[in-house]
Amino acid sequence: MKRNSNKPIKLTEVCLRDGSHVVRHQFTEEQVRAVVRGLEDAGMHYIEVAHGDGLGGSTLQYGRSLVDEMKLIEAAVEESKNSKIAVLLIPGIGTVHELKQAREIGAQLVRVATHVTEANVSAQHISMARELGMEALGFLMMAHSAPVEKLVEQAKLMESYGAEAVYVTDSAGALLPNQVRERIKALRQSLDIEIGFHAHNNLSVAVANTLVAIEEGATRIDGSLRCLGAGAGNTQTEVLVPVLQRMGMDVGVDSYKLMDLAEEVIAPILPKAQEIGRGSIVMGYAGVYSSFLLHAERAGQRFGIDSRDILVELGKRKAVGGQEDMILDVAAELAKQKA
Ligand SMILES: CC[C@H](O)CC(=O)C(=O)O
Ligand SMILES: [Mn+2]
Repeated sequence: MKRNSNKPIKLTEVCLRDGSHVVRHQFTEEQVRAVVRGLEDAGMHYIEVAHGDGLGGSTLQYGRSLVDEMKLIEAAVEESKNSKIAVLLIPGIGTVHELKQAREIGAQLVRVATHVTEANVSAQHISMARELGMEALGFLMMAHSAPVEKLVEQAKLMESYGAEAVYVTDSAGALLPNQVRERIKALRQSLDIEIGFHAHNNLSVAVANTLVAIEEGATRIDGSLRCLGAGAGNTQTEVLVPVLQRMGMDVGVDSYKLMDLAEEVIAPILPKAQEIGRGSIVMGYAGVYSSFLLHAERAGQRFGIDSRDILVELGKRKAVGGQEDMILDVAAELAKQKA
């Protein structure tokens, strides 16, 4: 595989953050400890731990966490030696207050996430993270929904604020391989910092898209064991690692240990096996935030509406993260129309 970056691939396991959506933010401390122990043993580079919507996400709107995320982060830090603990922060949901708290208890990296057209709201958090001595990376969500030039412009803003990498975040699992290629290529040509890629497997192309991203020079790569992430989950970590090995790229993570962890520890945590169900397919097709799936299913049941219709309408309205309340509005409107 040709790669146009000299930096090594760094993997971030996101099941303890993106997977929080799947378990409705009910991770226990024991589950977090067991997963982190296994990841540490396998040699995972970074492990992201937080509420699914990032620091400060435990609210009525996004779903209350069973256990305070700071307690979970602290537990993760205690269980890790070489793996670094990362957090996610969406400005407005999380604040610099939570960022400082996470840093004090040992988080070493933060991904500051904004909608793909709103990088400007990340300036304060990125520079604060750098001041706190953390790695600070930008995370441009819903990257399918903006033209490539816009994505580049917004990534450059994050670079100017001090971000050490910027992610193309395919929140809806809507990007196709050629669209990933053009985005990563354009960023590589315009930025001096590393490029990352975060996929969702809603259209079953997460591994393929990740390979394209790596081929174009992305070096920060996300995955979730057993696809424990919102929607149909992310790039499946224990699949990606052996695929890369077969391509001659050893990322220094033990694939057998990942497989064992997925099978023995993650599978029992899943409320049901992760699969590409009708809701996920429609999210990828309509370009809807993966974390909206469970909210839309609940709203569909409550209002007697097919949740796919809700998702398609949300896609048309270009709903963005943080607009979970719109899901109920749309369901109520569709129910009225139906009546
Ligand atoms: C709601 C935050 C979201 O889950 C962040 C993320 O992982 C994504 O946009 O894909
Ligand atoms: Mn995600």
